[in-house]
Amino acid sequence: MKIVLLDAKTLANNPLTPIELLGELTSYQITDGAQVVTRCMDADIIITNKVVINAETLSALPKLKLICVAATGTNNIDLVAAKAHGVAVCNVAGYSTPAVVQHTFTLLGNLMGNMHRYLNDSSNGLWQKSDMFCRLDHSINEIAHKNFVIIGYGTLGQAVATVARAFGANVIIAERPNETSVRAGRVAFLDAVQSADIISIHCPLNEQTKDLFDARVFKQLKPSAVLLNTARGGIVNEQALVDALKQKVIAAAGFDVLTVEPAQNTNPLLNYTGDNLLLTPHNAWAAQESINRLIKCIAENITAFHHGGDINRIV
Ligand SMILES: NC(=O)C1=CN([C@@H]2O[C@H](COP(=O)(O)OP(=O)(O)OC[C@H]3O[C@@H](n4cnc5c(N)ncnc54)[C@H](O)[C@@H]3O)[C@@H](O)[C@H]2O)C=CC1
Ligand SMILES: O=C(O)C(=O)CO
Repeated sequence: MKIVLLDAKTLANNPLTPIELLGELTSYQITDGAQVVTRCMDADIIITNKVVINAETLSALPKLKLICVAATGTNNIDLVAAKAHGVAVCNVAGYSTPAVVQHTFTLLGNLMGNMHRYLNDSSNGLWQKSDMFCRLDHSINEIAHKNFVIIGYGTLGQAVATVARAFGANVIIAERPNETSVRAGRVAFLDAVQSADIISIHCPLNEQTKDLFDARVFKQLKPSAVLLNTARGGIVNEQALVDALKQKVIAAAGFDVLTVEPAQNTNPLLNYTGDNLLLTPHNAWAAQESINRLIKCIAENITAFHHGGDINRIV
């Protein structure tokens, strides 16, 4: 079995032993789109975290049998083309749940407590200038009793909901947008976001979720709303978010993802200078424990596929 790993650097150069044991592994640190076909010409299996595999690439790789995505999100793969070419696709479900939940609440806790502003103030010597024991320059709000809306109630959405409930929040699960019927236990998308104090996005990026949060939706939100996106760039329109943050249409946002990654100098969120946005470089998943589980699970996916099984099969 010839296996090509296209972006080993995204696994933080951890040992790949479980995968190496499965076949002939060729591992590249980073691969750009133009190199994929040459590098994968003889591959039975491609492992990719974020390298894009599009229809054109798939038509140039007749030997390919499996794309094993080294991530949960599969939006870098043309799934329709993969199916048409008879190429199986699997992802790794649930490997990063504790880390993403932790990251989500780290962003949220910072924003609700204005922690980032207080940390700056402490570093800039403001505490020494106080005439009382503490500083109360920025508002501090609790997560408890807030309407906490989940968009995408899968593995991560459910895990975030559990922790939100533990904080005492009132968890509301949003129905998919444009659904005419609302499932039991869910609230219609617009009603949910209108009532939200906190919104946390955990759905995949696809045709239905692209620009799900645009200027029209931002207008429906409370001015006190906090928006978290640890899912995918592109679900929130970045210019609309910047406008909403600037004009105080919403209070704050915590984001781990951008529409184009790595970040580009022209990205509206990078160029936004207000301090009501916290931005991390798509590393919510990247706890060492997640990476260990990820490598192990990639090996399990490949083994299952090789034996005719279908763990984590998307296509
Ligand atoms: N920032 C990071 O480091 C990470 C980001 N992710 C992102 O988080 C996403 C979710 O991960 P999981 O919860 O593990 O996946 P999952 O597949 O368990 O859950 C996704 C949920 O979204 C729902 N969904 C699908 N289309 C929807 C729509 N149009 N509107 C609302 N909901 C919709 C699905 O029904 C499912 O319940 C991934 O697709 C990935 O893009 C995942 C891991 C790490
Ligand atoms: O697993 C995912 O989907 C991530 O975004 C991390 O690579």
